[in-house]
Amino acid sequence: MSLYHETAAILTAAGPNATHGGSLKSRIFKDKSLKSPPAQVYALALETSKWSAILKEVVEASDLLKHERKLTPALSLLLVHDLLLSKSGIALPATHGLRVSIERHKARLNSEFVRARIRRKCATLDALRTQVEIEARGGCPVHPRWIRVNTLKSTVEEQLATTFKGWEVVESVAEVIKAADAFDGQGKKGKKVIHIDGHIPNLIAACPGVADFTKTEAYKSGKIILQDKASCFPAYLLDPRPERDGDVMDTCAAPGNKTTHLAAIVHSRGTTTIFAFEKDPHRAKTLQKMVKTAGSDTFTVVNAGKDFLKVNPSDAKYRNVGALLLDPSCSGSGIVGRDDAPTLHLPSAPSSSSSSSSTINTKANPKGKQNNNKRKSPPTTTTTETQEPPAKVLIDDDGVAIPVSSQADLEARIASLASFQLTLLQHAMSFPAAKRITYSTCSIHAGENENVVLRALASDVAKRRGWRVLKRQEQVEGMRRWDVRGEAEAMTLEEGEVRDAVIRAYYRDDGRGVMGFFVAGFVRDGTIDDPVYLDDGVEQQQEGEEEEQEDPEGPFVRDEQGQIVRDENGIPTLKSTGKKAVDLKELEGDEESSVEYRIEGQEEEDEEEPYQRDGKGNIVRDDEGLPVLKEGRSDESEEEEEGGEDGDEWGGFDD
Ligand SMILES: C[S@@+](CC[C@H](N)C(=O)[O-])C[C@H]1O[C@@H](n2cnc3c(N)ncnc32)[C@H](O)[C@@H]1O
Repeated sequence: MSLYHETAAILTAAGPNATHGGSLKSRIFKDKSLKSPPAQVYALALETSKWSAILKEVVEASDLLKHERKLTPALSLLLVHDLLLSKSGIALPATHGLRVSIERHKARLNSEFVRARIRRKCATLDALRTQVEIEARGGCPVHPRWIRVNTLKSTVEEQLATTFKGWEVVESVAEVIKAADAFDGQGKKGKKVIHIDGHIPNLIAACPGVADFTKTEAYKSGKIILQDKASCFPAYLLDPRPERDGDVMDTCAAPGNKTTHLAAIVHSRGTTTIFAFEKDPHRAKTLQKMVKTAGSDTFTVVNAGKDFLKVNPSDAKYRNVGALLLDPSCSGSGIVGRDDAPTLHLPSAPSSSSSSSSTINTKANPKGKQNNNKRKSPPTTTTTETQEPPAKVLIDDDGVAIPVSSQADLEARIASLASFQLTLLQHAMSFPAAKRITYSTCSIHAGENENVVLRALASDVAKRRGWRVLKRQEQVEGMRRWDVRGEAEAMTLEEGEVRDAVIRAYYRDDGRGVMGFFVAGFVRDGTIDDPVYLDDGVEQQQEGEEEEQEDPEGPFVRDEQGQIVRDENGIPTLKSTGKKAVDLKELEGDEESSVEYRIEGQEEEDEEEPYQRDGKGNIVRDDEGLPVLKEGRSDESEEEEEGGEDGDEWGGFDD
């Protein structure tokens, strides 16, 4: 099968993967039966789809399908696209039947193409290209290519001199976005411009579509990582500092963008261990690979296939975990770039009436807007004016497709995700040494974001352990300056501080160039409910805890009237032991401030009680009024013997 037949089959969903969902890109790259290079199939399918509204006019006006009965509508679009718009023309031998069937109509096709351009009021082909690009996005903003320089292996300076050699550095993300729609006069789209981000350190925004960074040495060796700006917020906001926070945990880690970002941050600040958990064994392999490529495998422990919820916070291994990053599975409603192909407009076949020409929905979200979880069916469904609209599906960020047939379905799905997210967050809050947590999603729904934060703050574990939101003024500098904050509708006026503390990002035409995202930070002072753990992970009472649990009525047994019960010598009985206590201060008359006592029957320490006492407990004194030592010596001799500076103390003892 030729490139054109295979691409036509994919576009019209007649290929072997017709029943599989997912984006156009993933359907092509997962199709193992393809003979042509997937990248070539994808580029042809995508570009032809973008141009299909114009190409359809050209094919119909030139009566191509009437004259060439063997051509299908999809094949005609693909071949005419390459004839008119590809620099190298149709990628078939000159004598190939398909190529011949198109090229014999070259003059007519060219003149119809010029007419179509003029109808669109475009003076040049480049102007038409720009118009097509904008239309193909369906009003969607351009998304820059965000590149994080991995400081474990490189620096921004080094990347400017190598990967971005010859690129112009511009002042704003908006300029990078603007450059994306520019053409160079030879059909090449975009300009080599970059911007060094002002919020996240070591982050670069590059004009999309100009270069394939995955082919660069820097990408392959882990010097650069392709990561959206908003996805860099959690590790940056967590701001882990080994000296203050000890070890770090990434609880839901694959593919590892945030784990490796954490690694780069902590490495520059000291020595620490990063514990990364990933429940899905397959995704965990990607995580392991990414951690190794990024050069953080020496201090990152990847727990592959391990469920974070099953991790025992009391495990001694985690006794020093002071900072946790929680980026759980979510609805993925903020993700951009999945709906990667515009609608395909097919020319009408000669036998069909002009009103029944079909369009093929090649993407899940035809408007190309942020996934509002009201996605249309996977892009395998052909829609025509006479067909029923397809059922909706919600594809979460783990790639799971969930049918959503009503608003109630959507709400139920969000509620179930939110309950799972809240459980994870509360589990993170229970780690003994934890003092900082970030919680993030790539969802735009308040149910998974602000609401989870408010519910977590109201939970028992948060109250018991003193967790609160990390206020805006306490946040790391770049996040403090980020001015898109929590959704007002999701919070009451009293929750205003939380609203200003949480961070949002939207996929919008606002010059920021980010995906839909949410992140919140939590902190606690760590003075309450901090158990101490033995090496085997068994919880132990903290030193001094017993004294803290003071009995408001004091340590002595009291009678019904509340009076301390004493024996004939005035000695009270201890509640804790049931034995008599001799309280030295009490014997001196200060009944209620009794703190120093000895227990009857216990060995008395001579150093504390060196003097002889009479039957009533009074100190025995000699003629000069000096207390008599138990050995029958006077206090003076003790002073001499000790020869210590403290002798005055003894000398000053006055009963
Ligand atoms: C949103 S993705 C994480 C993306 C990742 N933080 C990054 O930036 O590259 C969520 C991940 O959490 C994993 N996951 C979900 N529940 C989990 C659990 N209970 N324990 C560990 N991993 C979990 C999913 O398999 C998925 O790979």
